[in-house]
Amino acid sequence: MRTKLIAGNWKMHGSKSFIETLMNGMTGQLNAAMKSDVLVCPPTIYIPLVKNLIGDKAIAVGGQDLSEQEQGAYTGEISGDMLKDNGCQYVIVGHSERRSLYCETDILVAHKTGKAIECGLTPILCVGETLEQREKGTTMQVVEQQLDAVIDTLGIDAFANIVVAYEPVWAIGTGVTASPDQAQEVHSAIRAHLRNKSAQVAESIKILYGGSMKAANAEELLAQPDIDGGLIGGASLKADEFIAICNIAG
Ligand SMILES: O=C[C@H](O)COP(=O)(O)O
Repeated sequence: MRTKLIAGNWKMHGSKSFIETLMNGMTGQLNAAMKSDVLVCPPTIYIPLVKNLIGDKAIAVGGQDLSEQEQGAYTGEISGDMLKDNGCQYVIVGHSERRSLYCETDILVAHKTGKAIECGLTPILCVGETLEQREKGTTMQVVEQQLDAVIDTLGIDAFANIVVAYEPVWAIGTGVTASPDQAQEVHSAIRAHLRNKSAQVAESIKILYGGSMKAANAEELLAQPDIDGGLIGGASLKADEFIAICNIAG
């Protein structure tokens, strides 16, 4: 039985006062008996503030990206060790915004994934197709290529320490969610692809869905057998919405 994970990716949003209000809203409504895992990924500079506001509540913290390098003259970069040192347990890698806006290649994403694991962080490896790729019928080809770069670089056993997030690019921030059937079809195919290499990995790995998930559509999506949680953007910036999704999952 895979525990569901609800992860909020705040992207480049927030300020100290906004985050104080958001976190107080979340911690105030968090149900201690909830069975799902809850994670927030703030902009890096606010991680210590968020850790402080979480106190002893069961909310994990993660980074939104990390460097593939360990340390050194890499202006502007943040290492996995730095995230770990500041209390992070997770880090998002290969988000489609990083892939498209910052030219991150499959191989770079694979190296970042490996670095995260080396640092004791759980990478949330994002994969997903554009609308054009879906319309051409190449969704699984694209997703498998993104997964294979990591499998070929790190080996299938690395996936014991990885969470996968399927995020169709056309559903991110658009208000257009993949239907539960569309999402389940890809999640099940991802699990089948991993099963070809390791049945154990396939059964235990969490595969999150991301793309316009909100309280109103979370129940149907999270009821799908291969959807093990959500990677949530816009709705994670509203305490009521985010906690409602956590409650549905838990
Ligand atoms: O990382 C989160 C995803 O990009 C989803 O964002 P969204 O919920 O705003 O569509």
